Amino acid sequence: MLEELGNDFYGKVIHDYELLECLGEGSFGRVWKAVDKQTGDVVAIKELKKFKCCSWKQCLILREVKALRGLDHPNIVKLKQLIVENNKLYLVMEYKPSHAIHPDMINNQLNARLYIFTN
Ligand SMILES: Nc1ncnc2c1ncn2[C@@H]1O[C@H](COP(=O)(O)OP(=O)(O)OP(=O)(O)O)[C@@H](O)[C@H]1O
Repeated sequence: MLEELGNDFYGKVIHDYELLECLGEGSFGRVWKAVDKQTGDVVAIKELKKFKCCSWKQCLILREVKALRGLDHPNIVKLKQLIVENNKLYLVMEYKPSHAIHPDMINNQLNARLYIFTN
C-alpha cells in the first residue's frame, strides 16, 4: 500500500498509527515515523517488502524479526508490535531520533554492529 503512495502518505493510517514522515529505506523496505493515535506515542514503522519466495509466516521467522523479538536492551530499539495489513508486514519499533545514534554508528556501521553484539 505505502509503496504506491510516493510523497502522498501524510495522514495515512496503518492500524492505529498515523504516518508522519518517511525516515529512510533499507534493504528490507521503507521506515516511517508515525504516531499512535490512541496513546500519542511516536514510533518507527518498517514496512517489509514481500519477497516472492516468502510467505508472511516465513517473514515472521526472519533473523531480524526473531532477534528483535527476543531482545530487551537499552541500546537496541524495541520491537513493539507486528502488524499484517493489506497483505504487508509492518514492524512497529521504538522511535530513535538520529541524534540519539552514536556517531560511530554513522561513521562505521560495521564496527557499530560488532560493538553492539560484543558488549
Ligand atoms: N527505530 C528507528 N527510529 C528512527 N529511525 C529509524 C529507526 N529504524 C530505522 N530508522 C531510519 O530508517 C532508515 C532505514 O532503516 P532500515 O533499518 O530499514 O535500514 P538500514 O539499517 O539503514 O539498512 P539495511 O537494512 O540495508 O541494513 C535508517 O537509516 C534510519 O534513518
